[in-house]
Amino acid sequence: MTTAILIVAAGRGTRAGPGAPKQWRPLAGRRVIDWTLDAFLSTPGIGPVMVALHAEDIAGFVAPKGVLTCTGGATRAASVRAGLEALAPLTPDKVLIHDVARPCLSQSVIAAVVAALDQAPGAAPALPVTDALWRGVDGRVSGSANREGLFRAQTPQGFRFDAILAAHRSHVGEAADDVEVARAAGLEVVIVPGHEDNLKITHAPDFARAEQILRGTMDIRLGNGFDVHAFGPGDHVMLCGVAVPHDRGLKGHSDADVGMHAVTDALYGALAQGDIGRHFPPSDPQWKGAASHIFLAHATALAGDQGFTVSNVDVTLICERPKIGPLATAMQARIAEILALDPARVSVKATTTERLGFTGREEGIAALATATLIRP
Ligand SMILES: Nc1ccn([C@@H]2O[C@H](COP(=O)(O)OP(=O)(O)OP(=O)(O)O)[C@@H](O)[C@H]2O)c(=O)n1
Ligand SMILES: C[C@](O)(CO)[C@H](O)COP(=O)(O)O
Repeated sequence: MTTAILIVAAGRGTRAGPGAPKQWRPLAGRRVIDWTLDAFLSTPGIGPVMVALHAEDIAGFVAPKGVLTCTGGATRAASVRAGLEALAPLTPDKVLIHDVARPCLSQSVIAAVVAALDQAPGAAPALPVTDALWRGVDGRVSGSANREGLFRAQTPQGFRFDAILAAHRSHVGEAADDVEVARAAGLEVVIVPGHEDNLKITHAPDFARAEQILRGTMDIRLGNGFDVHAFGPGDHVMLCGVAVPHDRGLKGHSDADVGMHAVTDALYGALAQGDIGRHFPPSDPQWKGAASHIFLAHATALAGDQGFTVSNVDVTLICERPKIGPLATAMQARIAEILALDPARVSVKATTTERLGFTGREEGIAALATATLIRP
């Protein structure tokens, strides 16, 4: 059974005021779309993930691994239709259709929709209306309405795939959401509990509310790492994944990449998962001479398994020689590649100890690193 995700993100966010469309705007340190995607990418057993984007946005969007894109349409319904048609060749069994503008989606709402799809061809989250309802004309109350049986609809709205594709193909006219399209085609839709936090960013003040929700619930971890390797014979040193020509090498059980080890330990530290030695014991001969990217890739995968993404890393190499500056950009790129991170979130810098201490006497190289991990 495959459950596809369709995120509609082709709107222009006109009600949110001037600036970029809301999905591209910053929210709690990332873009709105990143939070929305993460809600699904951290859900086990979900995929493929399709994002319907405005034609102008497609070229500039770097899709995370496993995320597909298609061109949306002029209305929300047209974007949904385009996304469903793009997913059709993948023949998913079910699909969850979600607004990119709802970035505070919780795992419990997703789970409730998925579970309800076992009972009905459609399921969607909603909250009962609890305020009194009025009609108003010219700023004055002109009447009231009975709120009994009224709900505020949210997304993701889930459906058996073939049924909602057929419903959209045959739908004529406007529709506020996919439940309306489904019901017009005669599909039964079950209501599951929505959540107040699952708001849709619509107007400018909604950004502040969403930011407050995300900052209140997210788990932010900071880790540090420190490592030292002594110089020995050799003609190069490995530093942050780059072979740097030098008149000596670094001694170690692995390739002695002191910078990569510090970054790796910072990740393990943020996860409270010990250090490299715990996961790759020096007593184990299989790690002799090992390339250190194996260690960093392991720590990164461990973070991913626990639902964390790396937000940034910062590493300082401490040595008199070799000179790091000319190669810092290559080191930054290599670390970013292993972490699958934007290089702008990786910092590699160096310092000397003014000829003091063991690094000053050129007996070895030290490195220290910090890493921030975020779990929405
Ligand atoms: N042609 C459109 C219009 C809307 N959407 C998506 O549908 C969702 C709900 O729409 P809305 O909140 O109205 O977003 P916008 O259309 O971007 O906002 P506005 O109406 O203020 O312009 C959003 O995720 C939006 O990106 C879409 O994919 N394609
Ligand atoms: C789909 C939706 O989010 C359910 O509440 C809503 O209908 C979208 O409305 P909009 O007018 O396109 O913002």
